[in-house]
Amino acid sequence: MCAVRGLVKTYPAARGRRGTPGTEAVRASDGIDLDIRRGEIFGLLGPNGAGKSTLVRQLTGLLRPDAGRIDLLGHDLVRHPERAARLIGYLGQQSTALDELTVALAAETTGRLRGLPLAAARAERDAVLDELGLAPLAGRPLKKLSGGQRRLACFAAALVGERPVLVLDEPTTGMDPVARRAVWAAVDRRRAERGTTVLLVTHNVIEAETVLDRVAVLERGRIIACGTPAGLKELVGDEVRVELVWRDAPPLDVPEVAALRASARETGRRWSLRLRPAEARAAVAAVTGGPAFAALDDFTLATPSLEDVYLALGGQAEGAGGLVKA
Ligand SMILES: Nc1ncnc2c1ncn2[C@@H]1O[C@H](COP(=O)(O)OP(=O)(O)OP(=O)(O)O)[C@@H](O)[C@H]1O
Repeated sequence: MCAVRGLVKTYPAARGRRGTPGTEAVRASDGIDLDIRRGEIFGLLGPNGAGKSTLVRQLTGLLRPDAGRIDLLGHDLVRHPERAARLIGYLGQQSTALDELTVALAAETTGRLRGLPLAAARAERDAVLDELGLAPLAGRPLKKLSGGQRRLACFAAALVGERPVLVLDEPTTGMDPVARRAVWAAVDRRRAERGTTVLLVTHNVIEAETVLDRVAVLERGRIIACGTPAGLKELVGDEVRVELVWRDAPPLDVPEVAALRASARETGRRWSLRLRPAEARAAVAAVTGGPAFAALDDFTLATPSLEDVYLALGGQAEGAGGLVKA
């Protein structure tokens, strides 16, 4: 369905001007191989600057790779980047030329640009705006909407004039929970009813976990892991996640607590630890049985999430090629 082979893209170095320092060349795609199957929701995860948007812009024909192949539904998109527009509904990170239009006209215009006759474009427009709860905002120009509303309107436009592939770069940025749910439901419905293939770029690992069939983790232009969410979770083994929330400062005078700190990720009063089951039991016994208990506000034990995988892989990007799973 979509095969990427040996994709390389380097942004050239820029010389500094008027006292500002120059920038070094960045190899934003560093030999990427990827296969996306028909009808799956495929997630692309990775930290800021990992090269997700660069990869997506090459897949959508907006950026020319230095080397490598991209085949989408039998089309060679490196040789014929203009064909991408006929195959892919793309929601990029930046807002678009649609900003001057009303929500309704943005959706209708997208449908017309994609070759729908007027009546069909209007019918699809109305259906999509209803589906996403945007009908009350239909007459409002995009530039007069809030950030989350505008994003939802751009998503709506991307759905009109159906394409076999949807590429969504951080679609839910800035959206409230109701809008987010509407986006995931719309994505899921298109996959279930029309077999649409979806490539989803996201930072929001927890949110994405529920909708993704497979995931690739990108770092510094390379894919360091690829598999189903369940398969990737096996990579962090049988580790258990322990979350401790302290009422105030952690009681570091308790030796067991002081010892745990070394392996804890601290966020304010919260400590997150990934431990072997026996270690987790010992940690919970130590903090709930002894003098530390008075200082404890809350604790949870959980099996690893995709976020744990992401964090675990992120820390060992160098030479982690062996982690790639089919
Ligand atoms: N036009 C450009 N010119 C030079 N360097 C660029 C350009 N666009 C991106 N880069 C660099 O290429 C690397 C990959 O950037 P990219 O935008 O693809 O990352 P990303 O994974 O999408 O990040 P984010 O999650 O922040 O959107 C980064 O180091 C970035 O600084």
